[in-house]
Amino acid sequence: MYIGIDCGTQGTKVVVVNYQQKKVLGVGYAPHNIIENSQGKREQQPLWWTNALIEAFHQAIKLSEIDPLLIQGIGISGQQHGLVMLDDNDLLLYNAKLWCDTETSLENIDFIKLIGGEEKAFSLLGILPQTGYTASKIRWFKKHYPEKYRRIAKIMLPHDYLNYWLTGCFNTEYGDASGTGYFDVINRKWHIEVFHLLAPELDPQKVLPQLVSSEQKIGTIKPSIAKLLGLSESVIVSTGGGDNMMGAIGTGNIKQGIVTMSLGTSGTLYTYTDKPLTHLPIEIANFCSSTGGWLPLICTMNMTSANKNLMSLLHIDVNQFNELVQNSPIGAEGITILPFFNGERVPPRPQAKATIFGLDTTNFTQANLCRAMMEATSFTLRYGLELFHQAGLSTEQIRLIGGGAKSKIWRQMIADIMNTEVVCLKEDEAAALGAAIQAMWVNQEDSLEALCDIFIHIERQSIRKPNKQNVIKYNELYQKYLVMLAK
Ligand SMILES: Nc1ncnc2c1ncn2[C@@H]1O[C@H](COP(=O)(O)OP(=O)(O)O)[C@@H](O)[C@H]1O
Ligand SMILES: O=C(CO)[C@@H](O)[C@H](O)COP(=O)(O)O
Repeated sequence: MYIGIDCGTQGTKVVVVNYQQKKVLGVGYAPHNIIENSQGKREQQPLWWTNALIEAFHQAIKLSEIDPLLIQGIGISGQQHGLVMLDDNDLLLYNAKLWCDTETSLENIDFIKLIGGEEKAFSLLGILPQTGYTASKIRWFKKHYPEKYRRIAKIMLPHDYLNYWLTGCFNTEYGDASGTGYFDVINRKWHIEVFHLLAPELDPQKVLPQLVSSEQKIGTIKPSIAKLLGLSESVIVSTGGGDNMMGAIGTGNIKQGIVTMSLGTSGTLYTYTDKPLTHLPIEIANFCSSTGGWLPLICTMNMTSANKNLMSLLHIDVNQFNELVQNSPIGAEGITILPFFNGERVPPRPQAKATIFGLDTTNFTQANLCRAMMEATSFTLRYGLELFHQAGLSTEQIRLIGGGAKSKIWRQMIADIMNTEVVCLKEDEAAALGAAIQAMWVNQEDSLEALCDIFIHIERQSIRKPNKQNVIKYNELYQKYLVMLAK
């Protein structure tokens, strides 16, 4: 029996997987709060993650009707890039600053200058650090909390923190390390010189976690945590990884030719490659995969989070939102939205705000606003898809995951806007499943390929093919969106 945990932005999901029966037995979920302001601050308290983990874990165990003592291994998937800092006594120095925090956009510009400009950064790291990556958060912390900054003893990503909480082991894994901004994605190692430029007062040998590859375990669970969760003290913990890297495993995106799109708080699009691609458009992040290769990825910051803003304004839930979208025609009777509520990463507009175009007295309806918002977030992903095509990456079928993939109307919209067949998988929680598969990979004899074949299956009923008429309409609307984007 194995546990996969995904600490996403809006909540933590836990899946219980039965290795013998080759199936998921139960899923638990607990939401997270978020601290935000209009200057781009997006933070969480790591205590919320551990509390949500405990709650979702107990839910999943209860639903699965299993004895937790049967659990052999745990894998953790976590939202990428977030900065967690501990002092010498393992006390948190500040909240976790998240991947979607844009308050550090000026620090990112300074950081790029410090390492010699965009081209130099790309040549050193194999990737261009963006606002939202960990590096600019460290610089921001130094500026705003200089005394606490000097007390930093450990720098962690969200999944590293949860691993540390579970095991006391201070490790990270190549895929998630790729999103820090001080990791060389080509040679899979910390870029010590870049880290020195970023944080000359800190010793990278001490403050950065030790790198471990994905097929290794990092340790066994601490006795205190075993007691808290009712687990045996022999439970092993795998390295875990970034949620997109674990999503890649959980969608079988471990060989070339498979494409995953996630409609989570962020929107992401990624595909596995055997070799690091050179000459990528800079918006494509050439992250390492957690399977020995690379995972070129684009990430948009305003996906279900943008829909959620509108839902709370209109006091409606997600079902009512989908119904309203259904009640508005393609193009929302002339309304176009740029959904950049908190800046954007792709296209790179970290300081942008959202805009609504084309309102008049007849089209100003709840239904049109909802459709325009869903179309807008999807157009941002289309922008990313075009970058993939520019880079020569083919996207013949999209494996759609994340909370938004549960919406039938959104699945069809994605098929139409991307002009690509869309499929969902039998198991909804791809990142948590990917983390559980990683834990099995570490602890069982099977290869990763064999485990993916066993646990990952396409849900035939979910297949959506592009509708030709809609594709034509959306192509025109997308051109209009690009014009608005250029304004
Ligand atoms: N049927 C649905 N239609 C549209 N959005 C949905 C649906 N179900 C869930 N969502 C949205 O998915 C989001 C959560 O997705 P998830 O992938 O769990 O995010 P994260 O991992 O970033 O926390 C929520 O904002 C929720 O509103
Ligand atoms: O920043 C990125 C990828 O670079 C995001 O994809 C985060 O990893 C957050 O993921 P979700 O909470 O949306 O799953």
